[in-house]
Amino acid sequence: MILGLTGGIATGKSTVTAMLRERGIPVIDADQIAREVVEKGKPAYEAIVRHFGRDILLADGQINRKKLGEIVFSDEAERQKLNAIVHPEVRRVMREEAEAAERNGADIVFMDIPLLFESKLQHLVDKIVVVYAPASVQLARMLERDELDEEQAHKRLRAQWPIEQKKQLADFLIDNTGTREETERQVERLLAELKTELSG
Ligand SMILES: CC(C)(COP(=O)(O)OP(=O)(O)OC[C@H]1O[C@@H](n2cnc3c(N)ncnc32)[C@H](O)[C@@H]1O)[C@@H](O)C(=O)NCCC(=O)NCCS
Ligand SMILES: Nc1ncnc2c1ncn2[C@@H]1O[C@H](COP(=O)(O)OP(=O)(O)OP(=O)(O)O)[C@@H](O)[C@H]1O
Repeated sequence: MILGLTGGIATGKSTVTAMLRERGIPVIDADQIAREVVEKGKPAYEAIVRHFGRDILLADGQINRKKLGEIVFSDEAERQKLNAIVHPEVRRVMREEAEAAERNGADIVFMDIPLLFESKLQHLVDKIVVVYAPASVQLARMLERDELDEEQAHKRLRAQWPIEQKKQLADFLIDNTGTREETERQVERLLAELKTELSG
């Protein structure tokens, strides 16, 4: 069974991913793959440099993510352009990794895909788990974690579907508004339910 793990920016997908991995469940991470496919020399890297120019590079030639983020989260057309370069590569690698995990005998595989709904990737997964925290909490956790000011954080929020809309579309909801322990208990409940479903 392939489960899509999604949510909004800073709602806690990585936190839940860590809890799943601690329990031996494989999680394929779209953000991580999106970083790998734009490493210097990869086809997506070349396409990004062709479109955005060498100004978005660091001295060592790697992509300056902060600078590219500034551009794409301030300009919807540029964000779409970046998505069109990066997303097909991400989808290809995710499918390969899911097949490999299943070949290795995993009966449950999670795919952590922040933009699952926005990119219409529902067909890649059997069920959807939404990690939820209200927008006010998203904003607070973003400000605390990232070097962003309030305006930049709002821009990132606006580049995604509202979390309340994603919440409505979940097969399973993990509410990460409370403590990590409360979230952990929900993760355990979810895994127990999935195992019952698989054995039934
Ligand atoms: C714009 C970039 C360079 C900013 O890099 P940065 O290191 O600051 O952020 P990071 O990659 O860790 O992403 C953090 C979060 O931002 C959100 N986000 C990232 N890209 C996008 C996007 N294109 N549209 C909307 N939200 C996005 C996601 O919630 C993601 O979890 C980078 O996010 C990127 O290359 N994005 C395009 C690929 C993409 O869509 N990735 C997300 C899902 S595959
Ligand atoms: N239950 C919680 N209580 C307090 N802080 C939390 C909780 N869950 C996560 N955090 C913190 O909030 C921030 C966002 O969490 P996390 O990185 O897991 O979110 P994410 O959805 O993976 O984010 P992104 O979409 O940006 O990758 C992190 O700094 C994390 O340590």
